[in-house]
Amino acid sequence: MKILNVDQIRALDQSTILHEPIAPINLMERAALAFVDWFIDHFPVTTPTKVFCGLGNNGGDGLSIARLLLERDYPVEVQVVRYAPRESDDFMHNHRRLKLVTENIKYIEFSRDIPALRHNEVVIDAILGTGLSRPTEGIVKETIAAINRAPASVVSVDIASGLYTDQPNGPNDVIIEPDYTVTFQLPKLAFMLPKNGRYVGNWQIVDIRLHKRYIDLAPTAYYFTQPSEAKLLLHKRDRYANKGTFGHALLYAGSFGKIGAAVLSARACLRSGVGLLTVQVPRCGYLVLQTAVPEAMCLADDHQTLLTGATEISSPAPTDFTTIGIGPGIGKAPETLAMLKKLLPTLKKPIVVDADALNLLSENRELLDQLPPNSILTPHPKEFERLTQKWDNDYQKLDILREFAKKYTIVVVLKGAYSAIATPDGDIHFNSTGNPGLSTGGTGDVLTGILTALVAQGYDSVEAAVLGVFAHGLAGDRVAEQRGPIGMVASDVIDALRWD
Ligand SMILES: NC(=O)C1=CN([C@@H]2O[C@H](COP(=O)(O)OP(=O)(O)OC[C@H]3O[C@@H](n4cnc5c(N)ncnc54)[C@H](OP(=O)(O)O)[C@@H]3O)[C@@H](O)[C@H]2O)[C@@H](O)CC1
Ligand SMILES: Nc1ncnc2c1ncn2[C@@H]1O[C@H](COP(=O)(O)OP(=O)(O)O)[C@@H](O)[C@H]1O
Ligand SMILES: [K+]
Repeated sequence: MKILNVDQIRALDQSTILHEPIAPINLMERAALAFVDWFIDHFPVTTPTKVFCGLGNNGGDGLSIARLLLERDYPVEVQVVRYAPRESDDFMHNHRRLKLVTENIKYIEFSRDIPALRHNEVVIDAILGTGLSRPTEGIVKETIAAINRAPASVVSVDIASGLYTDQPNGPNDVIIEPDYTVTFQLPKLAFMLPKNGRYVGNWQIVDIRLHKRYIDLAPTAYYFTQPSEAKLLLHKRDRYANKGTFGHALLYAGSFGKIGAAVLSARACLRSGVGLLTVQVPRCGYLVLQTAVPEAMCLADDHQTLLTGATEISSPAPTDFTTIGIGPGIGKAPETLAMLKKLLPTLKKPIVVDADALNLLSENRELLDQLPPNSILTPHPKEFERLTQKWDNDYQKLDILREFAKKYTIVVVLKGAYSAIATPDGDIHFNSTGNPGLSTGGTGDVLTGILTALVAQGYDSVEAAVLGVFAHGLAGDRVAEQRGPIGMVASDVIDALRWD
């Protein structure tokens, strides 16, 4: 699913009006109805509801929502924040229609007009939408601050009032902190960014049938992975396949005290459909790995506690494997750096690089040029900062991410809520699955195993990253559903993986 910018959203609105065709006021009514359908599913008809409206089209939506809820017998009170002398045409139209239904419309011009809010009430926030053009101030700012202080639940219409759709807010901006955002048709870029979490709440999309062809043709660099899109990426298995069909992966993982990382990524790799798996671990990990993961072959490194790449027994050269995953638990010993330095120039096919292998790259940035094209790097934000630079805000972080992926012709999975996957072409795919239960040691190692397995099976690197990150998050969601997010451990995520 595409993520469009504010100008495109506005043009999409116009394109729908022109091509359907539909009168703007009827499109607003459709949006309000979609919101109301959602609202009815979430709040009973007895819920005291205060609708706060601005004077633009977001406010117009609010007025229409208020009328539709009144018609459905919700106890609704309308508060219009009168911050400017002019209202939008559709606001005025809906204002007239609302006045036919209720007398109960109040106007907020001064602080004393802001109503008290109780904990059993629900606030519908329709003050400002995607038309936000400057920080909130005056009575708008005061009203927003009062709503944020109140114990009432808050549902924002389209986007929280005061939050920019696709540009950074200032540190002192006053923005609604909703429990829910019900947004129209498409996700907004602002929802993907960690710093905006409290200004988004639990967000949901409602379909208002905007012009599909416009969306299909609109250029964008931002995507949000839908379940149907992930499913389309999945390769079908040939009835006559054999294990050679699905690649032979080599994992370099583990060091003394971190053999668990090797076990987790190996198990995840096997559970993600790799044909054959060899894991190279320091000698101290040999018995552990052979016992914990009998399906994998194990190469014991010559070194007792860390990886050097050298093995006593003869084995295929690293270049003979379909792909390599490197990093989980390997540490940053000089011998391991030497291994990486020797290994990288020999490789031609994409590999998967994680954890301490990334930290070694950060400390030896000249090695980045040696990464095989289309390799996948999976940093969490701290690792990414070490690889690149500090950023002032999440939008700048996305720019740095995009430039980094383009510069080195690699795929970068910046992990976290809504993991951002940057492609060598400059696109960014945000993942839609996962939950805070995944914030537990070892889930990143699991992801490395998954991605290594997909690359070994012949998935293109971008598809491997989009599908693998989606499946990893979905497995986490299954675990959270069954046992709650708090007790989740990385092994649960492996057990919950499904590829259908
Ligand atoms: N697109 C779609 O598909 C559909 C969109 N729909 C709805 O339309 C909404 C967008 O409506 P919108 O463009 O009228 O913008 P909105 O945010 O209501 O207000 C803009 C007004 O506020 C002003 N203003 C700006 N910043 C301000 C500030 N800080 N403090 C005070 N004022 C400020 C601004 O002033 P100006 O910048 O012009 O000076 C302008 O007058 C969208 O979110 C959705 O709810 C649906 O109905 C149908 C389908
Ligand atoms: N709040 C969250 N929502 C969704 N996914 C999350 C969240 N927190 C963490 N994750 C996921 O969990 C994984 C954590 O990886 P990482 O930080 O490398 O952990 P570790 O190194 O301990 O294995 C990543 O895939 C990340 O996207
Ligand atoms: K709003």
